[in-house]
Amino acid sequence: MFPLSLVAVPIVALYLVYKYLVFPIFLSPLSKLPNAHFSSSFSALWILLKRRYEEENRAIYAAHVKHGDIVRLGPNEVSVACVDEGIRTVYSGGFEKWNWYPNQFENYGVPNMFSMVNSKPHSIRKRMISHVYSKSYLQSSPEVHAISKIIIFDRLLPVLEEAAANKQPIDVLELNFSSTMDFIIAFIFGLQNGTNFIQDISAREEWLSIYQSRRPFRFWAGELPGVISFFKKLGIHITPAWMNEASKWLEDWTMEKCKAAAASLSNSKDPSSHTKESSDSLPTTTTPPIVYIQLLTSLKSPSPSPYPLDLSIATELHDHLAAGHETSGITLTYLFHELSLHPEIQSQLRNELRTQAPSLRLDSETHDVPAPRTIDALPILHACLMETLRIHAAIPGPQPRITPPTPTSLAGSPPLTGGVRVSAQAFTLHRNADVFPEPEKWKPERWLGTCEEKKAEMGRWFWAFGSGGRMCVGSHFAMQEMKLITAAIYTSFTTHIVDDGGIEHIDAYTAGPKSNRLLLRFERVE
Ligand code: HEM
Repeated sequence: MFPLSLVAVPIVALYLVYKYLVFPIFLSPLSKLPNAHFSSSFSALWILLKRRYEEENRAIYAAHVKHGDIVRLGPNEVSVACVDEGIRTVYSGGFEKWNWYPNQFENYGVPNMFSMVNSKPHSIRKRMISHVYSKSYLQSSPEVHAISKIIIFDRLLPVLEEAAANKQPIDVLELNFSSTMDFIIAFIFGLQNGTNFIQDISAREEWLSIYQSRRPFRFWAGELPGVISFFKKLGIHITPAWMNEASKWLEDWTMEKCKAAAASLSNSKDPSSHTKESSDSLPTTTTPPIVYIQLLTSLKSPSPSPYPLDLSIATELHDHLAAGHETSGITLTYLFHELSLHPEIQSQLRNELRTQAPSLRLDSETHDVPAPRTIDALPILHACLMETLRIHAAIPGPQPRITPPTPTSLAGSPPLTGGVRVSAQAFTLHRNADVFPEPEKWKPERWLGTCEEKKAEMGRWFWAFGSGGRMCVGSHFAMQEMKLITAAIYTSFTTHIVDDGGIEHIDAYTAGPKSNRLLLRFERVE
């Protein structure tokens, strides 16, 4: 008799050769696409190494420059860099998220809007929240108005005034993280339960250092969670134990904020009437916890959820404050850097800002901020911010999705079967020289006085906040706070670079400066 293994071994070997070499290299629909690297058709090693060593955005960009709108990054992965049959199909066509999101962005072991893979629970959650983050809500909110006045006039401007008087340089990255954190936390949990990172230096340094300490290890959780578990079983820890402790510390911190918001509500007689009545009689130091109330009310209504209510609320809000402070803080930092490099644009901006009423000047008697609608309509401020979001996108990296079961063509490809990892990245879209001539240059004027057709084309390619159903829920919040902070600063100060060593972006999904700081000097302008 023939031993079974003599038959089985060659069959298994042949099957493996077919599955891992013949099919991906010659037969898969992806085999018709250009490879970013010669090994991409049979191995994911090249793209994994680019990710691990933070070279991914530039490597994908280079591949698109060489090969066109679609490239193969690995045996089961492609990247697209176009609008039609590109971001429009993938992101507005409801492709679901790749597992990379839950692997990295769940908190307390509970999904949130950002980490949810499937579109159905995601859209239910988004409907619960998006109202309070809409432009119309934010522009007319008395609570946001109260928060804005206090953060700008009682905290930020006094800190800058003192630094200017003492000729003390400021690390604006840390300061911007603080301002954006104070804004988003006050909006979510109420001003009285918020942070005052702008003035409380030790509190902010503790929080930011714990939050940022986890970044170097995110690759493993995002891309290779199975490898972490495998080595863990052997007693080897790829991610250090303190990383879990850091995450736990941050989660406990957010849970305390949730409890404080809940306590504020039980101290006020009726949370909903408290929100409505607050417009004229709002005490200057307390505001209702807007996002907390919205989520609590929506999640309480009968909908079966496998997760406890307190954790469902906390995971969501933890994500908002993380996403909210980091991206906006990075954007403001690059905006201030560019303005410091371009004093002539700074002075044009200042002339525009000084038309505002009530005035944002330091010596303003009213200590009031202009209506968000009027700040929003300032063309130079808008152009400077859009151009910063374009060339210094805070999230320049790939946003991975998965192709649906129905075969779909992308960028002229043969129909791709379900289960392929596909992504686009702002880094590449924003460097299309046909749409943004001289793409590496910061040129706010490209957003000014351009014909409507050209503006619409730039708008189609502008992807700082993503697009489609999973587009950033906080984009209007971010634009409103960033415009206000910039307007308040450049009305009264001019900025000069003291040390911008390492200002070039980290090459990652979220991309701040390599040096993790930017030192500027503030000079008061009368
Ligand atoms: C300059 C500031 C900001 C930038 C550049 C930015 C960028 C983005 C991008 C590109 C996405 C899509 C990411 C992906 O699918 O991989 C996103 C999603 C998201 N952002 Fe922002 N963001 C900013 C500010 C904020 C703020 C202030 C919040 C606060 C609530 C926020 C909360 C979120 C959430 C919750 C999502 C997930 C939305 C969903 O899945 O439906 N972001 N953001």
